[in-house]
Amino acid sequence: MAKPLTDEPVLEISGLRKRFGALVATDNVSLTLRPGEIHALIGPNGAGKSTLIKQITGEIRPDAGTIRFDGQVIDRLDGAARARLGLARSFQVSSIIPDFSVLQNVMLAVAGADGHVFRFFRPALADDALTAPALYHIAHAGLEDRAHSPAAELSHGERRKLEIAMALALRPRAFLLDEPMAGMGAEGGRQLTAILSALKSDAPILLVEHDMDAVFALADRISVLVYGQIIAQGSVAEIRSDPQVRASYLGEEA
Ligand SMILES: Nc1ncnc2c1ncn2[C@@H]1O[C@H](COP(=O)(O)OP(=O)(O)OP(=O)(O)O)[C@@H](O)[C@H]1O
Repeated sequence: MAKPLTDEPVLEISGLRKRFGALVATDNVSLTLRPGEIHALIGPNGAGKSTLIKQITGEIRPDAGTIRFDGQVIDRLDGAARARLGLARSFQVSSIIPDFSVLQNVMLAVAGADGHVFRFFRPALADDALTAPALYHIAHAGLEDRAHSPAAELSHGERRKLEIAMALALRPRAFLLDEPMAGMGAEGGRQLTAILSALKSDAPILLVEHDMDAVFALADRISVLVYGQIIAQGSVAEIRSDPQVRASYLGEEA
């Protein structure tokens, strides 16, 4: 994959604020996601990570602040419009059809991304033009040996790879990944770590993750969220040695 020509952020969040009654769940949060990077968002339970992601996807409307995506202010766009611009929230793909093979599922994702409107699946599945890109995405996600298996037969880790292949079919400009390591087990986690570190050259990743081994292995930058506020931002080494982060979140494990 070509090196990005510019370091302009793909995603830029400034002064985002969200209140639930008396609780300030997102308190003046600013961060950027640059081409080619994995930016991890970490913090204790209830820190506001999911609320922040939902404001980026358009599920929750912020009380204040601005979100720019690819240089465009997207504050007024709904979730579907943001997804069409290439903001992909993966690992929540609910559209996997269990009886269809891995290949057929990814072909449908390719067809959808190309704006095909089809009332029946059969014509789309007979389209050879969808097979090549689908197989490319499947290989990219490390699932080529299961291309012809029904999705229902996949293990948890393989299903996650299918989700990656389907997300890739949408040709995203940025990935928002919410706890991709959850339930993966040690070997699955290692495989997914390798896949994500390759995926970031396709599109940068904003990664919410509790698994600190994965975060430290993957992140180019880390933001630490506590009580809705970013208390530290920096490289893995900077975050690991930050006294305030150690005290409030990492403890002595890091
Ligand atoms: N719809 C809502 N209404 C009221 N309070 C909410 C709502 N959604 C989230 N909260 C509160 O906002 C705070 C932040 O929650 P959020 O789920 O964003 O945290 P999180 O960092 O994602 O936590 P976890 O790591 O456990 O997923 C919590 O105190 C939560 O109870």
